[in-house]
Amino acid sequence: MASTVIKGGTVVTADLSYEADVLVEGGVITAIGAGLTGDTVLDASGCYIIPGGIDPHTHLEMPFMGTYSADDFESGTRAALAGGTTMVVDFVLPGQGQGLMDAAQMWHNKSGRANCDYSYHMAITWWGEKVWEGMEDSVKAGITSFKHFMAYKGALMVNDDELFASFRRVGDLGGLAMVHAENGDVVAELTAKLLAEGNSGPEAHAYSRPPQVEGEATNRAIMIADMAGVPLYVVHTSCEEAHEAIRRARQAGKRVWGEPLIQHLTLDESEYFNPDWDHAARRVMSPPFRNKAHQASLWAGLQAGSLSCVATDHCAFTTEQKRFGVGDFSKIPNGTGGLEDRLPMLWTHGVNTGRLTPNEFVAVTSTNIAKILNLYPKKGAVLVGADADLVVWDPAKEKVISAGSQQSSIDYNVFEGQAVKGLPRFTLSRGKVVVHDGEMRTEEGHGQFVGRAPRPAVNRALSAWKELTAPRPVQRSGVPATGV
Ligand SMILES: NC(=O)NCCC(=O)O
Ligand SMILES: [Zn+2]
Ligand SMILES: [Zn+2]
Repeated sequence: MASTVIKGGTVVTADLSYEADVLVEGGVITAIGAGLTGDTVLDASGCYIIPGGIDPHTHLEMPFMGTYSADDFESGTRAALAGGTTMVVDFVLPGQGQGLMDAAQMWHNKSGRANCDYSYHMAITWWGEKVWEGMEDSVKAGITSFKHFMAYKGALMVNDDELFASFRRVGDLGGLAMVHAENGDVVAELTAKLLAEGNSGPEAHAYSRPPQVEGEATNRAIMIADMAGVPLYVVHTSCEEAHEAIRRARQAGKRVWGEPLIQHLTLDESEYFNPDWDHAARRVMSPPFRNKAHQASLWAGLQAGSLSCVATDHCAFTTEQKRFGVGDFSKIPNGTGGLEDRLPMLWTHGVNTGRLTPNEFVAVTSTNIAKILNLYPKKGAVLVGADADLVVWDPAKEKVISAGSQQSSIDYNVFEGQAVKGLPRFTLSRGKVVVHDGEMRTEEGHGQFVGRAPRPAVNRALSAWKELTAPRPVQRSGVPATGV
């Protein structure tokens, strides 16, 4: 069996940094230590050997707002690998009335072209017996996390009664509940008001989704999850109000995790005031970019541990697609790219500024989510037996981000012109060298679906507590328990 050895680097994991060679055979790590040899040698001198990034939030070829996101599983995962991300977790999105496993099959049909490994979350986009039943099949098929949209009224949004019923079902199945937390009713009202007042440009998208709609929904989701006894993962946490709700819940012992995006950490609301309509519309996403105070809150959350994982919500639309919303901001397809840029941007603005240590960088880009999604230590680890999804990270390598040289299929990049320092020298996907010093060597279809087992320990802990604290009737002598 052909072997590859990564020599002369420093292994950096979520909790340790040490000098060692790493031997890879048959797609997995088979030895870590000094003086290792192999058929192919990758020179890691001056570099860190880190677990490949895991992006827990992508929408590849997603049907949304009358179109499909432009990056599919081929271009999206190629972009991921170029930037040191070796696994993506995409959202299966059942149509209204569609069975969950039918939708999962549609995603399997698309993802066969992936260049790196991938997994799925299941979205609960409508509610009924068929969905309730399908959730168990989903868990059996390795899709154990369930996303709920509290926004996108009239399309993907679910109401509180559905949220509560679904959360209880997720809890019983040992799964993880997830939410897009924005108050969809308020957003719909504000949108109509803004349009009626002549606010039709992309900046009005941000006006229609102030931090309060996210803070309120985040707190509501946390409380509903607590009543349902289910662990909760809040996607794209963008503001202090939402972060505050998560921070408070965690301090109170609730099993809640928050996920800021690299876009919200590094880009701000001034983008929407750009006089160029295309510039502003290309940055329309939900939640929108916020001001610098919110950004400071998100960085502090990563440092303090109240926020756990940095994702992209990669949902890329071309300029032509964005122009569906000329004259009506509510028709601009929501979403931005970022898969190729997440790690370099986070390293540049996080590690190079002293906000994060290299170990914290590994934790928030890979290891934390691997643990939350029960992928660890197959993914998110540099350990013997782990998949050889590895990045030889060169902290001295520099570039200026440009759409002209990106892997994504869209015609712009929201980080255009940003200078980054810290890039992959080599990226390995299950042992295959897919990025070799700037040269792409990806193989369409190399990626494999990674099914995930439920993580019942956390759910059991929550249900044990629920059982202990459940309402019980008070026994009174001479008074029957039920009426006559
Ligand atoms: N975030 C966004 O604007 N688009 C993708 C869909 C979602 O995650 O809400
Ligand atoms: Zn969302
Ligand atoms: Zn999303």
